[in-house]
Amino acid sequence: MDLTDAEVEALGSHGYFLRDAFLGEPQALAVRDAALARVEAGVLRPAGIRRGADHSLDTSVRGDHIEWVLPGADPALETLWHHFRELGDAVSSAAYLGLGRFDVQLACYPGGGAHYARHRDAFPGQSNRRLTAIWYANAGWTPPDGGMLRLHPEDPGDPVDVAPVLDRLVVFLSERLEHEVLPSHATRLALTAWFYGRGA
Ligand SMILES: O=C(O)CCC(=O)C(=O)O
Ligand SMILES: [Fe+2]
Repeated sequence: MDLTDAEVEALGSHGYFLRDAFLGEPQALAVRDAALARVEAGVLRPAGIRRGADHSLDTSVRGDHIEWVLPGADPALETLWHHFRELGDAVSSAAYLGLGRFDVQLACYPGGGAHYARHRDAFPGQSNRRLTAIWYANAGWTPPDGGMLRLHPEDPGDPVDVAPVLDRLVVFLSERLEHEVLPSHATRLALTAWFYGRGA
């Protein structure tokens, strides 16, 4: 897998790029079915933050349910996992990021206004997450479904809203880009890879 010149340029100057048709439709639908099967099997857990003496779950910051995905979990999910690995290699060589291992997470926002407040995936100077790659699995998404990813690039200008449509990939520098998930009104599925620096 290679990055286009436009993707390398966008990552350097704006901190992100988008790529549609990352897997191609037949493969994308297979991954979507596999992800939905995990959700329907009831294996995802609420990702909200535990607070207070009783450790009750606060879903006001993030309302998704998650599962960490390992290669071998399922053939279709493994295909996506390999594409993420190739993406990490391509970004490393094209953008000199020196990426090493990565984790993959399946996240489902159940609708009902579930969202994720504005945040960064990593903080500058800490040797943790360097690159975030999110792949969306929402066949038939329409604007009333909500759940747009809102990016807040550092350069002045308006935020950028990304519709979480099937087979769309968004890639950004984890330390640089603040982002949020706007309220979701339908089941919203995403698989995210977080890449760490070498040696991390
Ligand atoms: O699913 C998305 O579009 C973004 C989710 C997110 O920001 C996160 O899990 O850190
Ligand atoms: Fe995030």
